[in-house]
Amino acid sequence: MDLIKTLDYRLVSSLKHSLLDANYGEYALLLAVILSSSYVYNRGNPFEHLFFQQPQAVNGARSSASAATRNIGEKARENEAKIIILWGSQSGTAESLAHRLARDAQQRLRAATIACDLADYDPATLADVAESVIVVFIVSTYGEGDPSHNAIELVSHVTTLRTSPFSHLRYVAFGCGNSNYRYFNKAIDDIASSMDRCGAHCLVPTGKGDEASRSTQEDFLEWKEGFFSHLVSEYGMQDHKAEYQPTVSIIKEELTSTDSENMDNKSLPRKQQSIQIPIVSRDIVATYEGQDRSCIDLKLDLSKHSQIKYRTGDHIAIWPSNPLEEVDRLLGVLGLESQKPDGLRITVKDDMDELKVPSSTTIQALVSQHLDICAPVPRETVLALARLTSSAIVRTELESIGRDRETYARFLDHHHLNLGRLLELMNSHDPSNSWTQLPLAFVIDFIPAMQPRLYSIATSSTVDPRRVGIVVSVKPTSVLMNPKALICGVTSTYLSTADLSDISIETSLVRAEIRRSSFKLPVNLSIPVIMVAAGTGIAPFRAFIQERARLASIGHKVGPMTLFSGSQNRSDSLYHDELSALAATNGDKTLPLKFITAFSRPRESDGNLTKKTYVQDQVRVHSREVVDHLVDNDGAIYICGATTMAKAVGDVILEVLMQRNSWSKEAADKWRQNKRKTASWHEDVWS
Ligand SMILES: Cc1cc2nc3c(=O)[nH]c(=O)nc-3n(C[C@H](O)[C@H](O)[C@H](O)COP(=O)(O)O)c2cc1C
Repeated sequence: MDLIKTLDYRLVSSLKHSLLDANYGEYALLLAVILSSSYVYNRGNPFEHLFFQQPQAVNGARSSASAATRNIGEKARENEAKIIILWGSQSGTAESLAHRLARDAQQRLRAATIACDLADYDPATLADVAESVIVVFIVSTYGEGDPSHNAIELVSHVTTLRTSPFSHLRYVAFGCGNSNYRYFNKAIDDIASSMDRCGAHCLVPTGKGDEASRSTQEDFLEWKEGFFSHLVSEYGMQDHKAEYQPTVSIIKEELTSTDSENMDNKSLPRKQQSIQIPIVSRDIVATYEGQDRSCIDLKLDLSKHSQIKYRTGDHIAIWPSNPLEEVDRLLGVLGLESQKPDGLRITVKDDMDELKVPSSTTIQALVSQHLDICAPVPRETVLALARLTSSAIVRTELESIGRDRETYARFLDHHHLNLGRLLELMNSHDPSNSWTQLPLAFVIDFIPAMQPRLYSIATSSTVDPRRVGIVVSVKPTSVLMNPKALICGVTSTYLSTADLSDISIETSLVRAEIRRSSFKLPVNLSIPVIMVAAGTGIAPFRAFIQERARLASIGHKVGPMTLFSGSQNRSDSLYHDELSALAATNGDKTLPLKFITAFSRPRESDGNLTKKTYVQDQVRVHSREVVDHLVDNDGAIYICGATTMAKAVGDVILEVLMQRNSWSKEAADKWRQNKRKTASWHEDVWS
């Protein structure tokens, strides 16, 4: 390694001279990179904890945590923390809010604060936290009101406590959720009510972020300010209007070629460890007439990673790269374009927090792969930029759009703004303005880390153990009041445009990780299976059918399978020919598969199915058979697709059952709950 140049890298000292009015740092976040795919939590599986093991817990790889304590109280003592934030997060929202709160509490209130991943601690040790420490919970909700995977142990511990071990504790709580789901923010409610029941004292009302109204950032901001005001008024803390202080140090270093090949993987944060795999095929499997939309089928090759195995029903997490256009835009406006290949060594300034990007990387890789530079800019970032700019015109403009929640929401109705676009837009107000003095540390501090997107695997591990198939919907959305301005999904754009020409070169490899799921076929092959899908929700069912078809072909007796598949019409009915062909073999009874389609926008050419039909309508038409399988033959049902569809399908089944068995609504609900408990009712849904 060549000489290491320690740069001021546009650190605060230079800022003091060039940037006016720098205040305390605030931390930007994503408006949710949403894993629209797959979450299923079913308590029936005794190996649940293994399926959901976090990367750091696998193979004893608890890395930093292995030497560290798992006692929450001890961790607080070790760090002399005044505030301890415990976060439970699956797709990064609650996690980044926790880090942001920790840094704000440190910088604004000068209160020693640590943010802790709940997976790293034993929940029973919560009672060991000293009286002087304030406990903060930031936890997201999934599935049927369940907590994120890393908070399951905590929730199960506090909700079952029958004593009052927390009477000495003061706490606050904020939940991340989505009001389109039946159990809105239930996990945080469960935690808060259990803390209250166990004697803890709640300092401010529990905050709830609602992704349905895209207001999580604002909800958090409001809650955080309330919490800080309480600490100021009741605990005598001072809210320092500090200038922006970077939380990371950046050293520029020259790289050897070997360094540049390996550095990202070696120095990735422990929770982002992944493998690099090639895409070996990409096919368009559905098109939509008159719409700028398609679905693509991709095959990823695991053959170079013999240690990596997947099981039918698992998910694959894929980390995208940002579109080149956006990378160039941001680097251009920051004046860093010519320094793209430069190597960087990045470290956190205090040991209390974890680095969210690789410790060794290049400017290009940092911006294209490790930061979600396409995420919309939260209002807090707008206001932080207003304090950093030296242009009075730009400052006034930023302050005006970020004035309050409503004004900024109205502004966003007309613009899709990521950081690069916002900075460019501001330059258009004052062409003499320049952002080249904005520290790179600010970009790391204020842009959320890139989060992977989860896809259900559409191939069977029995049939294709070294190939992972996925189906990706490429569907741009548009800005509310500006329909011509399209917003493209980062991962779908990346996967639909990734260069497949030479799979031996690094740039055509995809960063991925297999994630265990409990969306699994019953172990007993003869159990009847009902599958209901809409759109790309068909992915895991294709894998299920492939699996049972293979087992049937080698002589196993498999139970009846009924697949309901919803699409707009025949042309976007995914894997239609393949599934029809498999269903046609029903004649020889080897694979008793029924394939039933529902077209919501049928065309003349779709034969006699010209009436607008949804999957729930088809479930109703075939309800006798569905209910017979589920009730009389102890069958299992799997629903995959939109929340609204899953709810409608559930309602139809319960309604039919109530009529058939003369059950009350309560009895039908209880039956469904029991089905869930015994792993016979699975939902894998997104809003
Ligand atoms: C598959 C899935 C299921 C979800 N289920 C719920 C739910 O039952 N209740 C709720 O309030 N929010 C639900 N959400 C919304 C998440 O809680 C929300 O996206 C949150 O911001 C995620 O936080 P995280 O990124 O920290 O995990 C669900 C989201 C997904 C993708």
